[in-house]
Amino acid sequence: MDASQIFQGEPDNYDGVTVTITEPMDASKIFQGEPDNYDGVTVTIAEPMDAAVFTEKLRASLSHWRQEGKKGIWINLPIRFANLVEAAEGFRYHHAEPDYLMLVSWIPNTRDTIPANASHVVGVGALVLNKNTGEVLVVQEKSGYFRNKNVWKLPTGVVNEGEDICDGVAREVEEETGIVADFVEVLSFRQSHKAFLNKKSDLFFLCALTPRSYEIIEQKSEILEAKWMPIKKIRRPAIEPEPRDVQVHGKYLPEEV
Ligand SMILES: NC(=O)c1ccc[n+]([C@@H]2O[C@H](COP(=O)([O-])OP(=O)(O)OC[C@H]3O[C@@H](n4cnc5c(N)ncnc54)[C@H](O)[C@@H]3O)[C@@H](O)[C@H]2O)c1
Repeated sequence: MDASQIFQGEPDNYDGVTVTITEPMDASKIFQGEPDNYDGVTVTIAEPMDAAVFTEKLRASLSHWRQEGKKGIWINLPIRFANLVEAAEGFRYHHAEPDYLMLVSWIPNTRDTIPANASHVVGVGALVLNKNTGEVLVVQEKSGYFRNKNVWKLPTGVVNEGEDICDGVAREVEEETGIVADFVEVLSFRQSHKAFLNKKSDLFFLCALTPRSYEIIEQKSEILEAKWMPIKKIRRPAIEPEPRDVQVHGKYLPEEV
């Protein structure tokens, strides 16, 4: 065995060995990570690596981090290094983004407190009311639950990452119908589960908006038709709200009769 590859220790009278670390660990043999506020470390893999070398360096790093009292160890793995997933012993997936996969391992013998990956998508619905004419902006969608059902509904959409709800709802209205509208207030919200990929929950915010323009230009890819509908024609919700839903949500889903 190459003596330089193992620690040299002092034997004692009880078949034990004491190793005294006298020099700083060779930094090239362990991963250098970014500390976080929860005694964790995030390592971002920037260079291609042989899987066996990766595993060996990770083992040495884990031993070092254990001695330092570190807890959550995160590995940010750009998609081009996905070959290293299997080599990351003891790690699990945390989440994936278009350009990287995040692996994580909780290394102490205490309860794992790593927060779950994002659990909800945030949806918005727009009640765009023209107070002068008493009309509401409604659409028919080309895809989704209401495809081919001849149902008129309020414009809806999903808020982008980092986008405020008030901006997202105005953007969706303009994208789908060409109508420029100003956000006024949130009328209600509701939470539903298993809404996306039969897994993620959905927080849906119904918002009131005031139109600034009135000429409709439909987004051809998603919207079959859009129009201004007299609010008096909105008789009943197309979908009855669930008992636990905030009732206003259902009240404003229009269906022309
Ligand atoms: N659409 C409705 O009738 C309706 C009714 C009530 C509430 N909502 C709420 O409105 C919010 C947004 O819903 P939405 O229906 O407008 O948006 P959505 O989530 O159905 O879709 C948003 C966009 O993503 C696309 N999309 C979604 N899933 C897809 C998939 N599997 N493959 C390809 N493209 C996909 C859609 O075509 C659309 O462009 C949610 O919170 C929802 O609960 C929607």
